[in-house]
Amino acid sequence: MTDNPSFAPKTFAVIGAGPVGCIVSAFLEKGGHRVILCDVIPELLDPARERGIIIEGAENLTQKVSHTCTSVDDLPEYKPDVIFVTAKANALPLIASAIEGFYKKGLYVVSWQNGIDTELVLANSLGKEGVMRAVVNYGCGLLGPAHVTIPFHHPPHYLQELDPEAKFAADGIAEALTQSGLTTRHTDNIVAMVWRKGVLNACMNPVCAVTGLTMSQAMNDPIIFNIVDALVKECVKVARANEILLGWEYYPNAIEYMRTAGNHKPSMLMDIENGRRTEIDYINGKFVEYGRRAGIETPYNITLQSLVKGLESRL
Ligand SMILES: NC(=O)C1=CN([C@@H]2O[C@H](COP(=O)(O)OP(=O)(O)OC[C@H]3O[C@@H](n4cnc5c(N)ncnc54)[C@H](OP(=O)(O)O)[C@@H]3O)[C@@H](O)[C@H]2O)C=CC1
Ligand SMILES: CC(C)(CO)C(=O)C(=O)O
Repeated sequence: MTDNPSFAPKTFAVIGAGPVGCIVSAFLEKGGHRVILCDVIPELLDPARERGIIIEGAENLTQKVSHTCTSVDDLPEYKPDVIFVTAKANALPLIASAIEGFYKKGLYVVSWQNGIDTELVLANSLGKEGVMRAVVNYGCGLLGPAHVTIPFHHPPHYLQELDPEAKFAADGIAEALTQSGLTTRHTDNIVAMVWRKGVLNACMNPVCAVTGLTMSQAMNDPIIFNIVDALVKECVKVARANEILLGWEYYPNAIEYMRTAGNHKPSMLMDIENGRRTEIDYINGKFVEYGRRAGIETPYNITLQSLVKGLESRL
């Protein structure tokens, strides 16, 4: 006999039918769960339900999802056990307030996104009890609606609850993902992991968004590489000043990760190419904000943030 609660979620809602949400949806459904994929763009949803989500590259599978819907307000009728938020961070305040409309104890909401402090936006509306944060370790893009390319997949992914009382639920969600093929580990160190990924995003996403280069093109251009290198060093300084432990080998590992990512277009470049606003405030904007708090100057992050804002102002 054990008093430890366990959690075996069966029904998952996924908000955002971009490449990241399509991957989570396809794997979870293939793993025997019921998935409701939600997006404001209906054209992204029909093929996910009718033909199936196609994933090509480091992973290869085709999988239909059980249900789709075009509004977060429709989700309660499906009684999801868990909601994955896989939209851009800048969409979070609206999504959080929509979930707040039907949120109740026992529902878990996972920020399966990039960006620093995204989980706090959810917790601000929903409270800490049901909110979790993940770090996603794949790169992907859409070739067409529900048609995903995944040039690299470096599992495990990581997950942590904000409220220690909900650890059993985080374990259950990590287990559901893992047995579905998206190996995910529980961690007690999600903030440092979010920052580790955040530094990579702060270096690659705006540089590629501004230049139009893929990750490997940016890393192989000696002039652009100097900017990436200066950004990594500036972000590491901000992390240290805020007592975020990135780890001993962080710098060489970060450079290696970016060098070997291949011809991936970071999601921010895709946003600019598709005329959409970006997550810049949750990425470089956070290094500027945390730099200021700790008295660290962040000229590279400020410059990149301003350039991306300049691109957004043309929309
Ligand atoms: N692409 C990548 O390689 C990786 C991305 N990530 C992160 O994962 C997250 C998702 O990325 P990605 O899949 O590329 O994002 P996309 O922007 O391609 O997809 C998100 C989708 O969510 C939709 N959406 C926005 N608001 C809502 C809403 N209120 N209700 C329902 N749907 C909504 C968007 O519509 P609309 O466009 O109209 O806003 C869009 O179709 C981001 O944080 C990203 O940084 C993490 C790892 C890798
Ligand atoms: C580029 C990558 C894979 C890592 O920085 C990413 O997370 C994104 O495209 O947003």
